[in-house]
Amino acid sequence: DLAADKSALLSLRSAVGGRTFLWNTEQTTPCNWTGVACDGANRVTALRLPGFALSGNIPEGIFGNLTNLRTLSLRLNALTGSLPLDLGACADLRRLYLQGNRFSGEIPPLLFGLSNLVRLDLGENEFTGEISSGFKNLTRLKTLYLENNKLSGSLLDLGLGLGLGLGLDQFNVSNNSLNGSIPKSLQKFDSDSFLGTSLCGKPLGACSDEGTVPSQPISVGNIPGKRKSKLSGGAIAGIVIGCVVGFLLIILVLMVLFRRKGDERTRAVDVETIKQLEIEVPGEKTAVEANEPSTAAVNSSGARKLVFFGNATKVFELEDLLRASAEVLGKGTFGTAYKAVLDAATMVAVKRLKDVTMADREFMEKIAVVGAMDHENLVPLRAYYCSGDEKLLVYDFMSMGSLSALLHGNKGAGRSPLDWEVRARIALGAARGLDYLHSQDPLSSHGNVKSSNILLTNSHDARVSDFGLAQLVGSSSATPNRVTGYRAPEVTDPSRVSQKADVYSFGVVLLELLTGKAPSNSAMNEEGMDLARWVHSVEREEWRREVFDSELMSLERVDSVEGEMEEMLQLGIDCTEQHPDKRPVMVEVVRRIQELRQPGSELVD
Ligand SMILES: Nc1ncnc2c1ncn2[C@@H]1O[C@H](COP(=O)(O)OP(=O)(O)OP(=O)(O)O)[C@@H](O)[C@H]1O
Repeated sequence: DLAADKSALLSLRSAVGGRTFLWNTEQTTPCNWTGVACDGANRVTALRLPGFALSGNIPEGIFGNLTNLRTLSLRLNALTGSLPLDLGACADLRRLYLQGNRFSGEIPPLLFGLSNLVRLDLGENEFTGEISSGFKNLTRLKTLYLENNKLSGSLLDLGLGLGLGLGLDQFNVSNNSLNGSIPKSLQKFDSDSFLGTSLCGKPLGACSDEGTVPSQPISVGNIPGKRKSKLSGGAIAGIVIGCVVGFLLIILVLMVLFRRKGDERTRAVDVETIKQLEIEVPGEKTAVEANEPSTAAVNSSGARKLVFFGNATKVFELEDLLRASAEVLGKGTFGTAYKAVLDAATMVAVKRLKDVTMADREFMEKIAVVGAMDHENLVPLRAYYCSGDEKLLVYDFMSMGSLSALLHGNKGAGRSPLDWEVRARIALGAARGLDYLHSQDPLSSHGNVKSSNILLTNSHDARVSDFGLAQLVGSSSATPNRVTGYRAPEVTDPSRVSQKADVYSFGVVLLELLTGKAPSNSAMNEEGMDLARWVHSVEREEWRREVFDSELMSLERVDSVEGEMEEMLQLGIDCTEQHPDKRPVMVEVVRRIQELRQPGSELVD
């Protein structure tokens, strides 16, 4: 029970110390202690103490009591000795992260009894001995990291390739004293997984007659998604100095930014906000050309006009816009967005682009394509202004804000949970908007799909915004949104996007809708995984308990829609496959969302 769990945690604290001394042990429940998580039945299910300055041996008699543990992370500490044998009592363990310690001795057989393990990371320790065939018992294993240890022997003789390699999607044994040939089932991994060993065969060099090749050089290359070799002391010192200098620079930049943001806020109450942005206004009265066809805009020599697209009913002049009261909505990848109130009935969002390096004519040609997009699930681009460095885009203002704000904003008491109907309708609307974009041309894509670019009408219909902008601005200004977890792994240049990369990003949005977690949530990234990888790592039978947003699960009638939620989650997982070819196309995504709703649902057309 919880009391036994608590006393086990206290024993651990006495044995290995570190930041566990910050736990408030007077609390009756340990569930609020940093790094401790419990389930509804009040048992400790996760213990995450990465970089907690823990040191010394873990004695027996602790983990034997924490029998409901599913996640145990003790990575990046200074733990020594062998693993306690009673860890074997934690039969529910799914994820075990022990990398970056000084554990030694043979990899203990107790691990091979933990048959639910999905992720096992023992890298960067001092484990010795051979890699036991006991690993074959771990049939659910998807990750096995053993790099940077002192392991010896071969992989083949131990039968490691027979069952195990097939289900693995992450594997690394680099920098161990291993030899012999690489079994077939492990040959799908890159050479990085085997560097610094004497292993041979695909993906390394062919085996000589003796079955070995000379030791491989240690890789320090920066290949995304691959585990790296240990760095030298000098390199570490360099990194530390670099980090300190970088940190100081960031502080400096933040101070400058905050000062500027303060300025902007002050301007927000000014009635001539946009004018103060120092737009070069033509001396003569500005012309407004409603319904002007885009080609006319391109041919126009006097480019200092607000050029409208489509059948805009509300027409205003550039000067009206410049006079409007405005407030900063936020700074994005492509510039700053403002809300401008022209009159009681007319509000628009104005995006002031930065870093558009292309010539005006080329810009006008490209923006004409964006302006021609017309679909009920897109935020229409109403007009633009283009003159030299100054580029403004005028959109309909969406008063309900973005999906991101709806999901993650206002966590306070007055918040009403977002029910499944609304979430599913938003998913379908956004998918239809993207499908429309993709259907225009095999090469047309959005390039920056994320929840802050999915805006909502008053009736919670989704409209995708910001399409076409990734291709307008230079790649230098397009901040890598990979850090926030939306970018597909194959995208290295933000200005070179693809439909399959959009599908990946849309998949992350689906996962965000279902988990309620922001992809940049650092707590989730504790194990170095972004939202997509984290969801992929959780077994299906754990979804209800671990993955779905607790707000959703607390809603009435959740049982009747759980099947739909599971199918939507599977779709999110399919969209976020690492390999682009494995992801569905957008039209298929729309079809699957429509189909997963039960008959009679308002989503079914
Ligand atoms: N037409 C609009 N109506 C209402 N709010 C908008 C509109 N366009 C943008 N916003 C909001 O303004 C803020 C800034 O938007 P912007 O698009 O500039 O940046 P972003 O979406 O945060 O990032 P990115 O530029 O990478 O898309 C966001 O909160 C966004 O939801």
